[in-house]
Formats: sequence, structure tokens, C-alpha cells
Amino acid sequence: MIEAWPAADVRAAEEPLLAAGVPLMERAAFALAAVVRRDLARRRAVPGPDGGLVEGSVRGARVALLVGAGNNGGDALHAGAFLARRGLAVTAYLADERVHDGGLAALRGAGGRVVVVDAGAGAAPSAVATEVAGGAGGAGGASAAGAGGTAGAGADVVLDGLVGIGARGPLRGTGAAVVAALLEALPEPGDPARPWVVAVDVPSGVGVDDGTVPGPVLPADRTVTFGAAKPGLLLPPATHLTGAGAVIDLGLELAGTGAQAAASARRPAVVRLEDTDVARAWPVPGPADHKYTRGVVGVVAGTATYPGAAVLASSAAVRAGAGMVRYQGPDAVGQAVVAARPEVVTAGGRVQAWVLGPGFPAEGDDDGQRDRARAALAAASGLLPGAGAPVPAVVDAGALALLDHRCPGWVVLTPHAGELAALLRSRGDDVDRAAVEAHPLRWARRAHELTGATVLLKGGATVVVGPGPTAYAQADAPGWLATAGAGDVLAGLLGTMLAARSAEVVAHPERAAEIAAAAALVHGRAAERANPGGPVAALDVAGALPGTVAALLALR
Ligand SMILES: NC(=O)C1=CN([C@@H]2O[C@H](COP(=O)(O)OP(=O)(O)OC[C@H]3O[C@@H](n4cnc5c(N)ncnc54)[C@H](O)[C@@H]3O)[C@@H](O)[C@H]2O)[C@@H](O)CC1
Ligand SMILES: [K+]
Repeated sequence: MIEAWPAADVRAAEEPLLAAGVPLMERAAFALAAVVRRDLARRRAVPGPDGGLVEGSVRGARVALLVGAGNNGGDALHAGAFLARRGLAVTAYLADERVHDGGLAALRGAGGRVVVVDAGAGAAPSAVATEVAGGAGGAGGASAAGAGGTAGAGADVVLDGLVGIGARGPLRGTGAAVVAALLEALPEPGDPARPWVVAVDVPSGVGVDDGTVPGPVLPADRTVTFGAAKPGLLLPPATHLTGAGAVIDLGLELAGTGAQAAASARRPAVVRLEDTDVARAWPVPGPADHKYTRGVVGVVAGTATYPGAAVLASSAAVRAGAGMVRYQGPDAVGQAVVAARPEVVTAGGRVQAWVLGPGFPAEGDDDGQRDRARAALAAASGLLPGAGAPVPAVVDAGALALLDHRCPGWVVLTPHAGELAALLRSRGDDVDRAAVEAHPLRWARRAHELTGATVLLKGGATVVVGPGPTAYAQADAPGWLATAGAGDVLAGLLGTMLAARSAEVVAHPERAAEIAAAAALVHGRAAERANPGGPVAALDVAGALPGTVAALLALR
């Protein structure tokens, strides 16, 4: 898993090392330079003797450093010095009158070129952007000093060292002007003429701790982050601007060590699960298991208007490995479900997790589905005397409007941004879909606080907030998964995952968030598996679940 820690925790963990004289910046910059060289070499790969590709030479490659006033700029300058010594042509564009002294001296000593941007007689941001992007004109001339750089050719790689964890608010000043000009001047993403952009620690201008994008940000192809990942690198919308990741180990003790770790119980602010995490936690049946120990999923979904949602949710529950699926709803819809999946039963009985809400109409006749879902939700929440032990529930789509009591954490809401905004508005918050999309963590957390439930907020990246201290942020789904019915499949899949660990989740409701995040990962992997690189239909995603789970389990 990738664990992300807030800026303040990273700083606190750096302190003892810096006090002991550990050269953190040099370490960070050396590792950054190594990643840049490797990325460039791969981009310049050439056919090898055995027909494969071998890494190309990086000598002479043009490197542009965007340098801000703080240590983030210092990292970029030191990395630039390492690269200049290895024969790359490095130009530093200084966005502040004062930059890191040691870094600047190192770069000059290594023969790097230095351009002061927009300070008095310095180069204008637009001229810098033209030079970096490879247009006519450029920022050479009076302000340039040192060797290297070819006016007109453009940079091969850009290191964004304008601000790091010291950033406050949207990118401002000269750095913001340079980024705005580059966003105009650079070739489109995917164009081979576009330079490879490496963000130093974080893409400058993203909300380091909250993942917001309050102003201009240069999207990165790679983010090299130091000590630990930062929450903003995992959280949407900023996570879509980070490119590939690389976490450089600086030896920070973020969770404390030994007894200290146990005593402080410090947890990362945000976690992203990886395949091996999901594989490890997946319940694999043994010889003593039967359908009730595997978990029975109760599905209250679909109406005469939207029968397909019932088929999709039930199919996903079956194909994810439920011990049994019980369908509750109108007879005609039940017949359609059984026709699609003869494993499903329509008789009542014991249930270990509920899936409620897919395919309810916004208003009008619901064939009694809302009443069924209300009763199931009350039973799941432990509010129905005589209904047996409480069990987890997935509350999706049309059932989100039924939450009229405070929920336990083992109830998992699965809204998209529009549904979350509606839920929050119904509780008095003035928020719309755009506001939720601009700050998903904040509003998912707010919904958890208001309802008590675990909240899985769907989107291009998925955010999960529950009763525990750690939020989850998954970005596993191809864009193709944004298709009708995909949410019904997620609900069914999550129902099966919760049913398999029903008693455990009720006893430890903070575990619901990790299971929900795991469901988001499996959902995304199944979409990719259903049709790699191309469009997917929701039922095909459900169909890909058995193979996806098997492939994950092969990693154990
Ligand atoms: N503390 C350490 O020992 C280490 C720090 N490292 C680097 O140091 C960085 C943190 O350095 P700093 O604390 O100096 O802070 P930064 O370099 O992130 O930024 C602080 C500077 O940016 C300016 N600034 C803040 N918000 C701005 C905005 N919105 N627009 C424009 N300018 C803004 C501030 O006035 C200040 O001059 C990390 O991100 C990392 O890159 C690494 O070298 C590893 C070791
Ligand atoms: K940066």
C-alpha cells in the first residue's frame, strides 16, 4: 500500500535527522536525478542487438529547472547539478530573487545555465515558456549566464521545483506566471515533442494535504516525492496531475518505532491499496466452509422501470464469490435476475450483507422496493428488534434518500458526487456537485460525520472515509468504466466482500473503509480485464470478476 502523510508529519519526522546532520536534501536530489536519468533513458530507448529495446544515451539532453524560493527549488537545483555533471544541458529558471544558495552554487559549479525570470531585466515568463516548449525566440540573451541550452530546440525534461510542502494556497507570483505560460506553450499531452515533466515532491500548486487544485498546476508525467507520499498525491482531483509516482526513502520514522509506534498509534492520513494488499485480505474458502460461512448477500435492487440494475448487482455479487445471493423485489424483476443468474434465490432467509438501492426510480412507483430497503437497512443497523444480529449494508443510488437515522460505520454509502451533494443538501449543507468534485475528501468526510456511515465517493478516483483515522483513495479504474450500470456492479461486488467478513466488520466498523477501497480496486481491475484499453459494458465487468480475483490471489 502507499501511505500518505501530511506535510506537518513529514517535517516533524525530518527534524531529528536534520539535527543529526543527515544531508536530506542531497539524498533527495541525488535520487531525483537518478529517476530523471532513468526516465529519459527509457524515453530514448533504441533497438538492441536481440531485437528488444535498450536504454538510450542521455548525454546532451536538455533539462529545464523551474526553481522557487524554498527548499523545493533547492532540490531541483541540486538534482540539476548532478545531471549537469553527467553531461546533460541544464538551465535553471529562477522564479524568485532569492533561491537556495547551496543549490544555486552547486548548479553553477557544475556548468549549468541560470536564467532569472521576470525580475527587473530578467526573462519574461512567456519567453521562458517559449524556450522550454521549443518555439522561436526564447529566454536567452542578457539574463542568461553559463553554458548549455540550445535556443529553439526546447527542453527534453522539465523539473517542477517551484513549491513543495511549504506551499500555501494557489501558486502565486512569477512561478504561477511561468506555469500559466507553459500550459499555453507546451505541445499537447501525448505529442512526442512535449517535454517529460517531473514534479519535485509534489506538482507545484496542488493542495499538499487535501488534493485540491486551487490554481494553475503543470501536470506531471512523474512525481518524485521525498520521505513519504503526501495525501494530495493520492486524492482527487490533484492525483490526476501527478503522473507516475516514485517515493524516495529518506529514512523518516513517520509512525514512530517499536513501543513509540504502538503508543502514538499514528496512522497515515490517506492510504492507497495495491493489488497485493487486496490479495492478502481476500477470504479464500477452506474445506470447512459452506455457503453461510462464505456469506449470503441480500439484494434489494431494480424495479419494473430499471430491472437491469437488479441483474447487474446480483450478477456481480454472484461472480465475486458470494456463498449465496438472495434477491428481494417485484416478481418480474426477480424472474429476470434468475434468468440471468440461476444461482440467485428469491426466497427470504438469512443475509450477511445487504445491497440496497440500485435501480430505484427517482420518484413515483417503486414496486415496494423502498419499503423493503428501509426494513433491511433498519435490520442491518441493528434497529429492528427481533431481526437478528446487525450486518453490513451497501446503500447505493435510490436508497441514499432513505437514510433517516444515524448509521453505524458498517453501513457503506456509495454515492457519486451528484448524489453526495444531494445527500448533504438534504442535511442543510449548501454544496453542489462541482464543490464535491473540487474537494472530495472534505465532503466525503462531512457525509461520514453527518450520517455515521462509511462513505465511498465514486469518481475518476474513489475516496473512502469511515470511522477510522485513515481515508482511502483509489485510482484503479480506466475512464471507460464511467458507464451506465458500473455502479450497480460495484454495489454487488462490495456486498459480497462485506458478507464474507460480516461479523468482523460489525465488530470493527473501521474495517469497512478498507474493504470498500479494496472493492474499488477490484472493480477497476475487472474493467481493465474485461477489455484492456477499450470500452467496457457493466455486465462484462461483472463477468471479469472471477478472473480478476483469481489473478489477484495468484499474487499471494
Ligand atoms: N526539510 C527538509 O530537510 C527537506 C526538504 N525537502 C524539500 O523541501 C521542500 C520544502 O521546502 P520549504 O519548506 O522551503 O518550502 P517550499 O520550497 O515548498 O516552498 C516555500 C517557498 O515557497 C513560497 N510559497 C509558498 N506558497 C507559495 C505559493 N502558493 N505560490 C508561490 N510561492 C509560494 C514561500 O514563500 C517559500 O519561499 C519539500 O517539498 C522538499 O522538496 C527535501 O530536500 C528533503 C529534505
Ligand atoms: K514542486
